[in-house]
Amino acid sequence: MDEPVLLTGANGRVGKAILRHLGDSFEWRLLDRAPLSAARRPEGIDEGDVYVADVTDREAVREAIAGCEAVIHLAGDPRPEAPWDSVLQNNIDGTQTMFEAAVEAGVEKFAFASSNHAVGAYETESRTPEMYRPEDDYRLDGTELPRPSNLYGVSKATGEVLGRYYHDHHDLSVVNVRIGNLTEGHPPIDYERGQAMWLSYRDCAHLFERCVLADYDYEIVYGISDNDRKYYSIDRAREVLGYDPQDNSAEWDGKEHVDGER
Ligand SMILES: NC(=O)C1=CN([C@@H]2O[C@H](COP(=O)(O)OP(=O)(O)OC[C@H]3O[C@@H](n4cnc5c(N)ncnc54)[C@H](O)[C@@H]3O)[C@@H](O)[C@H]2O)C=CC1
Ligand SMILES: O=C1O[C@H](COP(=O)(O)O)[C@@H](O)[C@H](O)[C@H]1O
Repeated sequence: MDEPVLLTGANGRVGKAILRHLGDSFEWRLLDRAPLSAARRPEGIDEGDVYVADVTDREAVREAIAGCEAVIHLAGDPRPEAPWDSVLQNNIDGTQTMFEAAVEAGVEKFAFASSNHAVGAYETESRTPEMYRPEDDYRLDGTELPRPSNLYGVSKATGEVLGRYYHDHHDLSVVNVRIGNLTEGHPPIDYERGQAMWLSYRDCAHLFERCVLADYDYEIVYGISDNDRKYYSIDRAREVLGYDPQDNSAEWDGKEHVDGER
């Protein structure tokens, strides 16, 4: 990838995982409405490539995206309990602004941070907690219709549909990553569901690296590590993106791993 990659929401947890492991891999443009601390900014990124802006600000987004070849769009309200006003503005309007600007700027690839909450209602009373356990073979694979858990999940499903529209009508390559539960250092403790959809920091970074480098049309993939417990298939991410996760919540050794690991 010769041209810059725009990372929105760079100041958040997913942004941290990506920049920790891929800081040197691309020429980055970083955008977040909160200022990025110097410690979080990878070496070699100068002030001019860091944008403190809201993703609903069309002019600011146009400026940040100009000349970029790919976008990783993370910015948004990540709270499962977020109210409608917030997801409407930050997640739906913000994502539409990003897609529109991407098309206008001639961006080739767009990776959208979708969520497990776009499909949370598949976790019915009759399927849980068995579906969270290693011996259970129930799998969602990305071909199913959204069944959101909450209004936040509705906003993520809407982002996926916006991507479908911009792919079909403007030929943008779009990949929606339904991220599971990103937790730093170790899988969630005493939380079977979270362990089943754990995504380690290094697998997260690797997955988004593949979203920038692989060739695809329109895809929905699950973003989890290769956990023994899983109810999301990662086959599509392996096949289309070349995703090759290294971590598995079943192998947690009881120690925290930071600074370059997990
Ligand atoms: N952390 C996780 O386990 C999961 C995260 N996701 C999605 O991944 C994305 C990133 O999530 P996290 O890093 O965990 O959240 P976070 O809250 O740590 O980071 C989000 C970042 O986006 C910025 N932001 C929010 N609204 C903005 C706006 N309107 N304009 C510009 N910047 C804005 C915030 O300042 C923040 O730095 C979100 O879209 C979230 O829905 C999806 C599934 C799981
Ligand atoms: O989409 C998201 O999902 C994760 C995991 O969901 P949870 O229901 O297990 O908490 C959540 O932590 C994150 O904040 C959210 O953006």
